[in-house]
Amino acid sequence: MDIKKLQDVAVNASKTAYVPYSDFQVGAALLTIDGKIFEGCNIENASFGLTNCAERTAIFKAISDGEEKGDFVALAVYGEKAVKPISPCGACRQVMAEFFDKDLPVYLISKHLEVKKTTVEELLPYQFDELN
Ligand SMILES: O=c1ccn([C@H]2C[C@H](O)[C@@H](CO)O2)c(=O)[nH]1
Ligand SMILES: [Zn+2]
Repeated sequence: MDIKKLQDVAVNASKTAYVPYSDFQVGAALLTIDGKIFEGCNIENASFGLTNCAERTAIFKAISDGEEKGDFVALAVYGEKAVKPISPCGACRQVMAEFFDKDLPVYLISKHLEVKKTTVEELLPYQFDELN
């Protein structure tokens, strides 16, 4: 899969973000081994801590739809107002670590479509995992 396609889906996914507090739209596109793409946007809340980021929305939609740990091959995240490639929060890094292989490519994308390619392992080194 072309990263450009995944980027386009992430940009499009940001458009449904619910962001009355930050006005910072984020979109995520999660590619599975079968070629399906799950989209996610950030969904904020008056109680700020309840906000769900775009990355977790996409991951939870995929798991809820029957995808399993290890079924994922790439993630793209786009920040509509991100001056530099967007950087996932700690909660999202931990959720990525739960479901993604350590070397899964994560493409972080700025508003100007600057792309930084990283991995789950780079985003969350020395991760907590009680199963291992
Ligand atoms: O990687 C990120 C970083 C931030 N946000 C959201 C959380 C909040 O709604 C807004 C501002 O932080 O952007 C995401 O969805 N993903
Ligand atoms: Zn997050």
